[in-house]
Amino acid sequence: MTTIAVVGSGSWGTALGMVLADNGHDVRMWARRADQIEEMNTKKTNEKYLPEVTLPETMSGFTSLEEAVQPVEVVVLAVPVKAIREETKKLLEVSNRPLTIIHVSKGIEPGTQKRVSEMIEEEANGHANLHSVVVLSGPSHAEEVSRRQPTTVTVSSTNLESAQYAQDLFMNQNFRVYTHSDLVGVELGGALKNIIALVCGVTNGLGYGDNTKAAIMTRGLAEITRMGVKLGADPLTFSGLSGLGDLIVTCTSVHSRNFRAGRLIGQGLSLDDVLEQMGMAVEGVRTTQAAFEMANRFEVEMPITSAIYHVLFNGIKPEDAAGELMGRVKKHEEEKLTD
Ligand SMILES: NC(=O)C1=CN([C@@H]2O[C@H](COP(=O)(O)OP(=O)(O)OC[C@H]3O[C@@H](n4cnc5c(N)ncnc54)[C@H](O)[C@@H]3O)[C@@H](O)[C@H]2O)C=CC1
Ligand SMILES: O=C(CO)COP(=O)(O)O
Repeated sequence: MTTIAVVGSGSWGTALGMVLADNGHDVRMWARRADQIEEMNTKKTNEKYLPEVTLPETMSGFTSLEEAVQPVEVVVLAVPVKAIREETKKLLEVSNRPLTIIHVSKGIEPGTQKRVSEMIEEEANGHANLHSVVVLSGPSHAEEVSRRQPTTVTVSSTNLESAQYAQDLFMNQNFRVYTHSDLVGVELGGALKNIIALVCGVTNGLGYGDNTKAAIMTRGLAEITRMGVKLGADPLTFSGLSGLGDLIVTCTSVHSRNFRAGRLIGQGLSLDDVLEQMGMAVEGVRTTQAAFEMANRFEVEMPITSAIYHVLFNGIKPEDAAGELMGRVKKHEEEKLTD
């Protein structure tokens, strides 16, 4: 039995806390809202984020980060990417032990174009309390994980032992965990697929069908792979759970927030109205901005990312963006990925 803190009690943090509790671990959930923690402790529910799910008895909630984190050496960091730096800093301040941070967030930071593990390392800045950083990623909607439906994910770290440690903590009969050595590829796949899911949602909102969705998913995977290879990832990683696997689930599931947000945009709602209506993390929006910057910086062709960027931030109509994508100059499908 290991004592583990989960920082962030939204849908994903709560579902992963349940997996850990099912495995016999003592799970200490942290959230900012006192009423949410009260509900988790007394009613054993988290209705806003995981309706109709009962939390295990061995999961307890804390509003004090210090109290949640003090006894632990491993933390699951489950906040939106925009909160990663702030929470990492606070976490390392209140902890007095060397921490293994298992992050589960999928996105890239606009402005810096950093992956989440890079943001954590940067905030730690050689802090003695950071032992290692692991990413957990793959096709895994919280709604299904919390109902103990068979799910597979990947963990990766520059420290293989830490990845194996995370694998042992999470692995059970319903939650199968693979290790992977390509940290860059695993993080990029999880982040960039959110952009493609947004676009699939937009095409759905425009009334287009499965041909269009398959086209966006396939050509989306091509541009994710192109960027990944440019940044040193193994192209094969993008055919794995954190690449193709997560792309499939996010572009086709009713649970996907990115898909649903995209659909509303395709139906003509403004980005602000969509984000207000969603009320949950829609990571693909900020990651579109970051990926657009990366495409320019590294001179990587990412036409789908560019199209959704102009829809989200430059007022281009979705149907006009679709027309532009279809009207691009003719191409050969196969391409050489290495320079
Ligand atoms: N929901 C899912 O099925 C999955 C989500 N993820 C990733 O997990 C990450 C978190 O997503 P969800 O849990 O789904 O989001 P959510 O919207 O359900 O919950 C986010 C939680 O973070 C808290 N939060 C927001 N800003 C914060 C801040 N500045 N400081 C501290 N806490 C803050 C919110 O109060 C909320 O409790 C995202 O990067 C997402 O891509 C990954 C796999 C599956
Ligand atoms: O990453 C996810 C599933 O693997 C969750 O996707 P959404 O954030 O679009 O709901």
